Amino acid sequence: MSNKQLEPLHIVIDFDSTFTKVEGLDELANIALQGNPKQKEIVSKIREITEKGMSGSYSFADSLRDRVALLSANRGHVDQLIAFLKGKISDSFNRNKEFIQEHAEQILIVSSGFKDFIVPVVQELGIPAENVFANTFNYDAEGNITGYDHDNLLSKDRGKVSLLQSLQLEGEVYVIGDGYTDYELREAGLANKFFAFTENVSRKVVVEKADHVVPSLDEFLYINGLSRAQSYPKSRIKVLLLENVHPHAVQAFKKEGFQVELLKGALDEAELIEKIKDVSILGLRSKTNLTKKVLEHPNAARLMCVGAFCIGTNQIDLAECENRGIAVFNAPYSNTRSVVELSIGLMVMLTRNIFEKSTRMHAGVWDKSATNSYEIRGKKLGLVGYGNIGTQISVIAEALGMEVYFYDTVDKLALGNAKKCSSLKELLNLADFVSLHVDGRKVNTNIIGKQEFSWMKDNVIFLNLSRGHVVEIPALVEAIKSGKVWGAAVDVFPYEPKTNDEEFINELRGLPNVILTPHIGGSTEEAQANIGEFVPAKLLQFMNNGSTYGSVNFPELQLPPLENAHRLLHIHQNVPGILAQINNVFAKYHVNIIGQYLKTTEKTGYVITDVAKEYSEEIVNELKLIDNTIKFRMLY
Ligand SMILES: NC(=O)c1ccc[n+]([C@@H]2O[C@H](COP(=O)([O-])OP(=O)(O)OC[C@H]3O[C@@H](n4cnc5c(N)ncnc54)[C@H](O)[C@@H]3O)[C@@H](O)[C@H]2O)c1
Ligand SMILES: O=C(O)CC[C@@H](O)C(=O)O
Repeated sequence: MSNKQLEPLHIVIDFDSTFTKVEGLDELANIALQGNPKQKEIVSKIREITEKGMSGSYSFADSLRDRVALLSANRGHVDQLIAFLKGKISDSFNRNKEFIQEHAEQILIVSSGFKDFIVPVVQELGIPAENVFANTFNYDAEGNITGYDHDNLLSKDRGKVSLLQSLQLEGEVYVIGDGYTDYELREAGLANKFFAFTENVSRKVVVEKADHVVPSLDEFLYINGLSRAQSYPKSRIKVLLLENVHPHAVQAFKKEGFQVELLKGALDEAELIEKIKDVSILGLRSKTNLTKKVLEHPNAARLMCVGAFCIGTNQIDLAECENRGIAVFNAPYSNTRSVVELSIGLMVMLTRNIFEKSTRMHAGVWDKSATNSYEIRGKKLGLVGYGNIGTQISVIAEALGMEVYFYDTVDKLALGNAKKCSSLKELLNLADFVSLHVDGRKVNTNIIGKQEFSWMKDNVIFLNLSRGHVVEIPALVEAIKSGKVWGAAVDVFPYEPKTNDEEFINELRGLPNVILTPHIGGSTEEAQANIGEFVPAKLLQFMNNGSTYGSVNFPELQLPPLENAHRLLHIHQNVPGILAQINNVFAKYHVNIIGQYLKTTEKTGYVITDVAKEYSEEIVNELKLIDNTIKFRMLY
C-alpha cells in the first residue's frame, strides 16, 4: 500500500473521547471520589458539564473551572488515572500504533485536558511530550490539586484556536476530534479539514460541521491514502446481528472496528431482504430463515459469511450460500451441555408429575401421594440421534442408573454400556423414555408420526428438544390423549413465535403432564456467552485471514497468520484448471508466491495465495476475470 507523503501534513488530535475512549477529568473524579457518598452525584454533575462544553453549549473556560472545583483529587489519583487511561486508548489508535510511531513528529495532541495524565498515555504510542499541548494542574505541598494554570491558552474559551494561531504550523493541517472546540479550528481557518471522530461518541452538532465523519482512525488513514493496519477499514463493513445474540458478539465486532447493528427479534424473508442491504457479515439464530430468495436478491450481494449462533443450521440454505461463496459457521457444541441438563431434568419432572403437583399446590391443594410417581433409575432411555447431545445424555443418564439404548442413522460408537439398536422400531419398542436428538435436515421431517407412536410402549415418556418439524404434532396430541404417551416435554415446534411479543399457538397447549418450553434448551447464560465468543471468533478468522476451519458448507482451511505478505483469496466453481490459470497470472506479472493453499468440495474451490510483492490492480482484475470465479478478495 503506497503511503502518501506526509511531509507537509500536521495531524492535530484531540485526547478525551478521541485518543482515549473516555473523558479524563470525568474519570479522575470517579477515582478521587471513591468511597465518597456523593461520588455518583458529583461525577454525573461533572459529566453533564463536560458534555455541555463539548457540544458547544457552555463556555469552555467556565466548564473547566466548574469541573476542577468539583474534583478533590491529588497526585496519587492522577497516577491511578494514568494507569486506567492506558487501558482505554481507542481501539483504532492501538491498531494503528505503527503509523503513529512512524509519524509521531507530525502528530500534535491538542487538548483542553491536562498534560499531567495525557503525556504518559500518548507516549505509549510513541508521541513525544513536546507534541502535547494541554493544561497543567497546580498542586499544594501535600500533592493535592488546588487549581490549574490560568495563563495557559488552553484553559480559556477558544483556547485551541489561540494555541494553533501561536504555533503557526506550515503545510496542511488536519484535525481529528469529537468536540465542537476541535471543529472551531477549521472554522477559524487554521485547519484544512476537520474529521469528526465517532468511534467513542458521536455529537450531532459536531458531525454536521465535519468535512468527513470517521468512525475510526483506520477510516481517516484510508480516506487520506495513508498506511494503516486494515487494508479496507472495517468501519465500512456492516455486521447485522439478529435474535438478540449475546453482547460478547457485539463487542467482538466493535472492538475490531466493524459497523454493527443488533436486532432483538428474528426477521421474516421480506424484512431480511430489506435489512441485508450492504451487509457483509450476518449473525442469526434458529428463527431467521436465510433462504435462496434472500441470497439471490441484489441486496445480499455483499454477504461474505454467516454465523449461526446456535447448533442447528437447517434455517440456512447452505447449498445456495456455497454457490455464492458465502461461508457459514455455527457453534456445534457451545450449548450442548445446557440441552443435556434440561433433558435430564425434564425426565425427572415428568416421571414425578411435578408440574401438575406444583400448579395444584399454588391453588392450595396438598396432595401427598406416591401414586404414579417413579424414579428414572433402572428405566430404559431410548435416544434417537446419538450425536453431541445424544452421547452426553447417554453418559449422564447411565450415571443416574438408567439403561441407555440409541438409534442413529450413522454407525456410532456406543459410550459406556449404552446399546445400539439396529432400527428405530426396535428402539421405540423397548424404551420407557424416548428422547429425540436428531439434526434438523429436511429429510427428518415427521420422522415421528402415528406409526412411530404406535411402536412405542404404553405410558411412554416422550421428549423433543431437537427440531419442531421432526414430530408430527397431531400424532403426538393423539398419543397423549389416548394415554399412549404418559408425559411429554416439547421445547421446539414446527412454527415458533418470532419474538416474545407473539402468542404461542399450538395444539399441545392445555394437555395434561405436558411440559412446554419456548425453545430454551440451549438458552443458558453460559451457553449464550460461549456462543457469543465462539461464532464471532470463527467469522473474524475468516474475515481477517481467510480461515474456514469449522465451516459447515465450505472447503475447510486452517491458515497460518499473515506476516509481511499480501493474501489473495479466490473462491471458484470446482472445475479443472483454475489453479493453473491463477498461477499463470502470477507468473505473467513476475509475482513470487510465498505460500499457497487449496481446498475443494465437490462444488467449490478455495485457493489462498500469499505473495510478497506490492499488488497491482491489473493482477487483481485478471484474477477476478478467470472463468468460474465466484468471489475474490485481498488481505494485507
Ligand atoms: N432445544 C434447543 O435449544 C437445542 C439446542 C441445541 C441443539 N438443538 C438441536 O438438537 C439436535 C441435536 O444436536 P447435536 O448437537 O447433538 O447434533 P449432532 O449433529 O451432533 O447429532 C445429530 C445426530 O443425529 C443423527 N441423525 C440424524 N438423522 C437421524 C435420524 N433420522 N434417525 C436417527 N439418527 C439421526 C446424526 O447421525 C447425528 O449423529 C439438533 O437438531 C439441534 O439443532 C436444540
Ligand atoms: O438459540 C437458538 O435459537 C437455537 C438453539 C438450538 O436450537 C440450537 O440449534 O443450537
